[in-house]
Amino acid sequence: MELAAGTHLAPAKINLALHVTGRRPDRYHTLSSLVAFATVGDRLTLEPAEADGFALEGPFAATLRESFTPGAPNSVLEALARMRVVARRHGRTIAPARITLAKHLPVASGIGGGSADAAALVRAAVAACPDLAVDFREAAEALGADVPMCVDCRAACVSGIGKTIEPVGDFPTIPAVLVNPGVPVSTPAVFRALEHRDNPPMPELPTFTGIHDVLEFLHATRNDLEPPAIRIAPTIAVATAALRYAGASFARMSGSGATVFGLFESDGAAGRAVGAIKDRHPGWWVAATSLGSVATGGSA
Ligand SMILES: C[C@](O)(CO)[C@H](O)COP(=O)(O)OP(=O)(O)OC[C@H]1O[C@@H](n2ccc(N)nc2=O)[C@H](O)[C@@H]1O
Ligand SMILES: Nc1ncnc2c1ncn2[C@@H]1O[C@H](COP(=O)(O)OP(=O)(O)OP(=O)(O)O)[C@@H](O)[C@H]1O
Repeated sequence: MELAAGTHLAPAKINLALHVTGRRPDRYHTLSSLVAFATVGDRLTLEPAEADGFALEGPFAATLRESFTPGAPNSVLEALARMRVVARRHGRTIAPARITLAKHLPVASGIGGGSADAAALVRAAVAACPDLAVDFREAAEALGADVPMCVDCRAACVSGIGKTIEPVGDFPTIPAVLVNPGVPVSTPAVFRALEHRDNPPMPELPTFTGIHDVLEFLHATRNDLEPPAIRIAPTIAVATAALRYAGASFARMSGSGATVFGLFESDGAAGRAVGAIKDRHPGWWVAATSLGSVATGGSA
């Protein structure tokens, strides 16, 4: 079988709220999180080929290359290897492919870049072989806590260590701005720096009829990883303040940082904020987007 050819979007994952509720004996933390997906992301292009090939391009290709350590392969190649194991178990073979990853998302930045890329590969396998979807998705769980939610790219309430995912059907599409101040933050380091690991979960989700319900809900929630991340990288607080100063109705860090998101009343207001923040902080990554559920169909 051939992976679904074409260009697949790998949208950024945003934790709108993230409560750390405990720690399991295997030292993984249990979470209660509201996640949404952005219209900005990496792009994974798959083409049939005689032999496997992998190329990196895009604004963060060099940063990603430098971040690789021996024994920790690119998440896309790790995903391909795992999907091949599943296919083989069912007597199928995934044909060689030329893979090009256009890296548009900052690396190690709390918006699930590596997970989104791996998930895009998983979707290509599911599209090529829908009868193996359940097995491909199950194998995706071993690729990282964020990978399963990135396969569907739907706004969701997430619990457990990130793998219990309840889609939020009525989540609105919200104009937003993402800001990364250019400091990579290690997820394990932020979890280690956490002071309280047994916090209450998020309140029950209301019915969302628009951005105002979302704002009201978010004001009653937290990102428990934000204080330890700010201790490691104090610029995160500067980035959040910049979003508020530029008119965001709400601003907070995503995941383990350092990317922060701001929610806006309109696309116009978000676009103006991007200009204002870029003028003051030319070295930062600043992107206008919208948050919600994202359709991820491949294009041939
Ligand atoms: C912080 C979040 O981004 C929130 O969505 C995720 O929970 C992290 O997801 P991820 O980057 O896919 O995480 P993984 O690659 O599975 O784990 C990286 C490291 O983060 C810590 N980790 C991660 C997830 C979790 N629920 N508890 C943890 O303690 C562990 O030290 C783990 O070794
Ligand atoms: N395709 C990939 N894109 C980004 N990072 C990757 C990829 N493959 C492997 N990695 C490694 O994973 C590490 C974490 O990068 P990533 O961008 O996924 O973090 P993140 O945005 O903090 O994710 P999360 O929100 O899931 O914690 C990096 O140090 C990098 O070397």
